[in-house]
Amino acid sequence: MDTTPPIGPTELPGKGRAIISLRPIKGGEIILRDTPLILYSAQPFNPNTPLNQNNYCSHCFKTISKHPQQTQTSCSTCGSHFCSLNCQHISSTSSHTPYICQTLSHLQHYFSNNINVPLELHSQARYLVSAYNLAVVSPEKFQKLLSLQGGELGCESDEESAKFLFSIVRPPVGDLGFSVELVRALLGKDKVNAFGLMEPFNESGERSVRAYGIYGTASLFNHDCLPNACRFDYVDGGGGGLGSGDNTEIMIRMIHEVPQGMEICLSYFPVNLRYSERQKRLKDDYGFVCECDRCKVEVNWENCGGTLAPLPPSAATSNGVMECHVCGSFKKPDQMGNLSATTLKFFGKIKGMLISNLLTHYLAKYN
Ligand SMILES: C[S@@+](CC[C@H](N)C(=O)[O-])C[C@H]1O[C@@H](n2cnc3c(N)ncnc32)[C@H](O)[C@@H]1O
Repeated sequence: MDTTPPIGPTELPGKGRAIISLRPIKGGEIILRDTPLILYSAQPFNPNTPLNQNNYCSHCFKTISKHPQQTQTSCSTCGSHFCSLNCQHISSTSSHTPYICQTLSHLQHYFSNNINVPLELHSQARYLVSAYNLAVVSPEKFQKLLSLQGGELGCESDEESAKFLFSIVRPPVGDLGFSVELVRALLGKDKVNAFGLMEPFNESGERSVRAYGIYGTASLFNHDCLPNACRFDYVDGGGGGLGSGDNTEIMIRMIHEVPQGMEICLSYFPVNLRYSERQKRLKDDYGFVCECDRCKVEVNWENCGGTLAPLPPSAATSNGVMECHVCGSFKKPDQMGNLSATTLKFFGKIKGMLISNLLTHYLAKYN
């Protein structure tokens, strides 16, 4: 029997760290089960919903109402619920330390009195409390969090968020070296690496995030718009027994078989997004231009539903100009994926001209 682990880390040019297959892997094979370095609720601080009104366990995020046989319990200080005495006991030295309890209570009060603060800052505040706490309860895991990608390329709004959050989230006592710069770096780790543990679909077919988690090994998977693996979670025991029973564990499974030495990638968002939406999200949120095989094909897909194809080889003067097979628009190589509406209209109008006339016209106008 082959005892080689299925995957291992490597470095790839232009991508940083990556995960590759160490042996052939079959479709459906589980290549990773990972537990979170850090986990925090996605619920905003709501003035009408006290901190203790969650219907899930503050430690393991299991829905409490679905497990009435469990011995529910609450924190006597802030009222946070736990599905069992065991969860409450474990949380007192991990996810619900006295620091977390007091700081979340303070933030609940703050956000109730400042109702115009954008919701995104609520979850970032929760994350920051958990990250500060991690630095105290598990310096090793905190270092691992800091070693993850993210926070290198901040924009102005990231700087503003970091300043604001640094001013409202009280760090634990002791000289732990927290600063606005460190807060900004921490927020970057969250932006690039957090996975959402999802609520079930509601009656309107929508689902929201129950909690966000950052997973040390799963964070090393790069993105591909045509992924060969995907991530599952089995919150509240979903998955027909495929989960391990650990409510916050995630599982990465292969979509199809791969040979040894292939990069294993996930899609960082639903796979049905269009090319331009995917590129925008990857640039804005993850700081890179995707050059995967799917993007190389779809860069030539047009909004009209057509695709760009090169001109016949005989049109030697074409200089790489492409033509859309539906709307008849033309593009030069430097315009791929970036054609303005005016240019489209212009090419729409001149569709039907003889190709040689058209090219002369085009190149004269746009060269
Ligand atoms: C979750 S991390 C993945 C691991 C990361 N490569 C590392 O070195 O730790 C996400 C970051 O990896 C890089 N990345 C992911 N997929 C990529 C891709 N297809 N091309 C280039 N960079 C990519 C980007 O910097 C992105 O922000």
